[in-house]
Amino acid sequence: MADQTESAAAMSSPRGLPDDQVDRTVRRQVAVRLEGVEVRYGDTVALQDCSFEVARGETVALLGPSGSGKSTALKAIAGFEKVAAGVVTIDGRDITHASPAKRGIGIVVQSYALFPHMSVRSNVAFGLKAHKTDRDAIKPRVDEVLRMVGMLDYAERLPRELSGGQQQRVAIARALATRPEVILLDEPLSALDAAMRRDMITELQRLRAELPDVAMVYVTHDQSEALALADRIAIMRNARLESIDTTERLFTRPPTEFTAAFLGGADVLPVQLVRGAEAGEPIVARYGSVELRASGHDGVAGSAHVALAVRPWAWRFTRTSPANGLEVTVQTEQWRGSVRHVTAEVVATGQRIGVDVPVLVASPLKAETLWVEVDPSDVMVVPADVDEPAGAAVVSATIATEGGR
Ligand SMILES: Nc1ncnc2c1ncn2[C@@H]1O[C@H](COP(=O)(O)OP(=O)(O)OP(=O)(O)O)[C@@H](O)[C@H]1O
Repeated sequence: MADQTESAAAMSSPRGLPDDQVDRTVRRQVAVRLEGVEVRYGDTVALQDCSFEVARGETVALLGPSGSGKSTALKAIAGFEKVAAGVVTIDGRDITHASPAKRGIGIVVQSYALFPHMSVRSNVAFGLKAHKTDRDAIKPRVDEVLRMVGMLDYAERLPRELSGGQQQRVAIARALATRPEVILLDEPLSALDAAMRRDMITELQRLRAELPDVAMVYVTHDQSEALALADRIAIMRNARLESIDTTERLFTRPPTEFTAAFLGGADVLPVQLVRGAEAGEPIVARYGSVELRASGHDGVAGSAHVALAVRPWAWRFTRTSPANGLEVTVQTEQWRGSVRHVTAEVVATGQRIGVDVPVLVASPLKAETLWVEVDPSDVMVVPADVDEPAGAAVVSATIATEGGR
């Protein structure tokens, strides 16, 4: 797992400060902290030894397959599930066992959960009234948050008179009304159609810029939402936090096989290292009877136990034997809009890999045997998974991300 302290610091430390001041700055900016949190449902451990931080102004996306514990982590922060072990703090206050109402958190869920018989205005005002906000302060605050989400003109409508995207905007306004320090979003876009989801991602990006002090935790199984909205991504797997880092680092240098497979849909090739990293030279690894070169590595290449990970867009079909590539037989083809996704079986090993072919490029014929080529800089080197054979990790992640590729 990546060093969380380091990544939080990398994200938020002002440049040029002496170390002790940087430390203080980072500590002050942490809004939410989970330390060794465990949640159980009867005998099921739904969240195990989960530790991460979210700084003020930061969005952390919890991304992972169905049942991996994302919503449970959110519920532990919100106070909707009992924490069996570990500590949850908000701004340094231990709120592990505090009631949800005392946590200063705004929550947005997939189903909007608006009161159907109340106008948009009354829905947004509800939390303010419950907090006994001064009557004169309610209308201006409701107007302010409705304006923030572009819904002020709809204030007198009922929820059923709005589209799904508009209802979700109202739900977000309602979550913002009480000026929470922390906003939790649980699959907020999954009930919307694809076009509305794209619009809402843009809206959420705009809104994020208007809330510089709010910490956000965003649960999704859709990697494109996580990549677009998060500063850091936490990958969840089997009730555990698999890896956490800045969005870019996690994508370009995945620290585990599972992360490489889940984020960006890489195929993971189990290999034996033939030659480790030498100044400026790619590593050489044996995959079945083939040698592959890889220079997309970062620190792990010194270890003998590595795997190679290649994303579908990095392969190119070729009819001549390439300098760095594999002989494959074409199995299936699926049109995915901007690319045709071809599944091909590697002749040397029998492993199936995914190859994206741009739509304007002719794709190979089914059952045809030819080669795929890859630039060594597009081959990532990851530590080999000790818990699960490489193939199994890839298969489970491939199934989970099928819609996201
Ligand atoms: N109320 C419950 N009672 C019993 N088991 C539960 C309950 N809620 C969740 N679980 C189990 O806990 C585990 C984690 O569930 P969780 O909802 O956190 O997963 P998730 O990653 O959010 O999944 P999804 O993407 O499908 O929403 C799963 O095995 C799930 O079946």
